Amino acid sequence: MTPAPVTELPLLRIEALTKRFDGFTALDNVSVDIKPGERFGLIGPNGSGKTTLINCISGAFRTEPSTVTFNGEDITRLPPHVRTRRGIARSFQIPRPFRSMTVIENLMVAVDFTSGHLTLSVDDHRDQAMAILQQMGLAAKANAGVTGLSQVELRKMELARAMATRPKLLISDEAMAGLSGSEVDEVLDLLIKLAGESITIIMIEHIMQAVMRFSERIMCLEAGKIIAIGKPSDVMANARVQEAYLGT
Ligand SMILES: Nc1ncnc2c1ncn2[C@@H]1O[C@H](COP(=O)(O)OP(=O)(O)OP(=O)(O)O)[C@@H](O)[C@H]1O
Repeated sequence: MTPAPVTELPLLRIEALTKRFDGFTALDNVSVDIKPGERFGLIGPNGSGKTTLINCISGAFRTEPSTVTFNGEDITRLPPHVRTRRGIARSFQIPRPFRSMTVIENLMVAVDFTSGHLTLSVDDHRDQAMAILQQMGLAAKANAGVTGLSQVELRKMELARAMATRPKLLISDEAMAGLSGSEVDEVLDLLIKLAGESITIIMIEHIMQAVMRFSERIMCLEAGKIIAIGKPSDVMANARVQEAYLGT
């Protein structure tokens, strides 16, 4: 007997998402499925709706009547902190660490946030935070103050803070902006390593080489609409993408 085809449920499903600010439509009927473990690139010119889409996924913006389903659960009405506990984490374009704390203390706060009903000791918090710092190549900076970090270390710490919430889905919002070529490669290698450890990643990035190298699929938005989605080479070859995004 021929076995039934395996149907892989999406980790994230967005259905008919429209987001308006007063009369202005920032997202227009966007639907997309993201598979578990997928490396997904989100591109589009300035103002095309990328950050708005992330805010709708993370819960910062309400999205009704459209639905957002995560890991099989309708999370449309869940507030951001509950979505984080369900496994959605985002890093911010401009890192927002607690500046008076050390690197490891910043991570311990994030560990504490998602430890839920578990009563963890300070040592448990520290051990979990240190494990994340090791994973992110930042262990040597554990006891450093945040203000002494370089730009690339700050970006890695921002990603580490997101990772400390033990996400299934990590949304990386322009983690490489303003970094040098070799620093971009460092952060990219880190994100690829995390994806290899079964984290699903949505990467928003203007650095095209980085998105191309990272992504298994790319979606391009323009004026709140999906104008292309598919393999990176196909999306980049798309005439509308070239016109809208690359200005050619
Ligand atoms: N809270 C808000 N209130 C009103 N308009 C908003 C709000 N947030 C975003 N917009 C508008 O929605 C549109 C999409 O913005 P968004 O920030 O999602 O674009 P983006 O693709 O992330 O741009 P960028 O690449 O510059 O970060 C823009 O025209 C923006 O001005």
